[in-house]
Amino acid sequence: MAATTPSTDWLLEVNNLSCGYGGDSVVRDINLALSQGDIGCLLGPSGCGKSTILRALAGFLPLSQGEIRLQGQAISLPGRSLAPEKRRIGMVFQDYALFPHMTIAENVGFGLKNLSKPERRQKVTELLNLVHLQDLADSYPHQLSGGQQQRVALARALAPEPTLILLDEPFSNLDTDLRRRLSLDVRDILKTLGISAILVTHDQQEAFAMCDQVAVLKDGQVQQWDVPYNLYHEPSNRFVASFVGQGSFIPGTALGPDTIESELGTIHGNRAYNWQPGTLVDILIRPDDIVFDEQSQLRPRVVEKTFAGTSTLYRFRCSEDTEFEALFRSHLDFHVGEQVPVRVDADHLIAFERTA
Ligand SMILES: Nc1ncnc2c1ncn2[C@@H]1O[C@H](COP(=O)(O)OP(=O)(O)OP(=O)(O)O)[C@@H](O)[C@H]1O
Repeated sequence: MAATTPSTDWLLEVNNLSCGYGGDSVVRDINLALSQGDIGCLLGPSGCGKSTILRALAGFLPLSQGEIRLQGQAISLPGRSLAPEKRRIGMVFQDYALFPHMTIAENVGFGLKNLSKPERRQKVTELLNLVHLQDLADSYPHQLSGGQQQRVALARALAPEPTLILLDEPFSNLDTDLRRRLSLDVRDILKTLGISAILVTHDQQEAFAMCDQVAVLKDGQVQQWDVPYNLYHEPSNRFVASFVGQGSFIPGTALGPDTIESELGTIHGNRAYNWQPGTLVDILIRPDDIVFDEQSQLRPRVVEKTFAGTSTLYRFRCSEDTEFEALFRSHLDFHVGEQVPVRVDADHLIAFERTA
C-alpha cells in the first residue's frame, strides 16, 4: 500500500474511524492519538467495541470510514489496508496462545526466523531475562503458571521489535493479585524498551495503573480520551463520571458559575459553568470528597457499611434523593443507623445539568 506523507509526530493516529461487520458500523467516528512510548487503553463495558477497534488496528477489519496512521504512514483506509503481517504490530491475547509443543525459548524465537541461529539465541536470552524467565527457557508452556505464560507471550510479541503492541485483555485469566502485579511489570517492560501499546480492558484499576491515556467507550463511540487523572476529576459527561471511579449524583441548584446549593450545603468548585442561577443540576460526589468533621451541622445517617481493612466505605442518606458514599480510615467506626457529622471537601466540582 502506498505510504503517504507523515502528518504529525504521533506514533499512532486514528482519525474518524468507523468499522464493523457485514456492512454495519459497530464503532463510529473514533479519534485517538498516541505518542511514541505511551501506553493507551480502550476501556468500556462489554460489547462497546474495544476488540473491534483492536482488530482494525491489527489489520483484520476493513474501515468503512476514516484512517489509521502508524508513524505517519496510512496503514488503513476504506478500501485499502496494509496486511497484518506487514504492520509491525505485535499482539498479546487473553489466552496466551503459546505453541504447546515448543519450549519457552522456541516460542519466544518463533518470529525471528530471519536471524542467524546465534543471533536468535542471544535475542531470546535477552527477552527471557527481560521478563524474568531465563531459568525456564527449556520448559514447555504447560509447565508454567498463567502469569509466566503471559510473560512468554509478551516476550514473543516483543521479539520482532514491533512499533506497537496490542494487548487484548491480557490479564483477565489471572487472579486479582497476579493481574495487578503483572500489569505493573508489563508497564515497566514496555517503558524500559520505549514501546507503545494499546491495552483493551474493562478493568478501570488496571487501565489507570498501566496506561498514560485512556479512551472510555460507550456504544461504539469514544466518550473521552484523556489521562487517568482527568477522567476521574474532569469527566466530560455523565457516563464517564459514573463508569470511572465510584460516585453518586445528588441534586442541586446552581447559585453562580462555580457554586451550587444542595442538601450537603453550598459547594464551591474550581471550574466555572455557564449556567443561569436557578438551573437544576446533579452534582457528582466521590467517596473521597466527604470528610468527617465533628463541627459539621450536616449529619447524614449511615445506611450501609463495607469494611475493607485500612478503610471503610460508608453509604449515607440525607433524604430519599440524596444518598452518597464516603471512604474513611477504618478506625473511624460508625454503625448502620448512626448520624455522622461530615462535610464536602471537593476541589473538583463536577456537575451536569439535570435532564429529566
Ligand atoms: N465477528 C462479529 N460479527 C458480527 N458482530 C460482531 C462480531 N464481533 C463482535 N460483534 C459485535 O460488535 C459489537 C462490539 O463487539 P466487541 O467484541 O468489539 O466489544 P468489546 O467491547 O470488545 O466487548 P467485550 O468486552 O465483551 O470483549 C458487539 O455488539 C458484538 O456483538
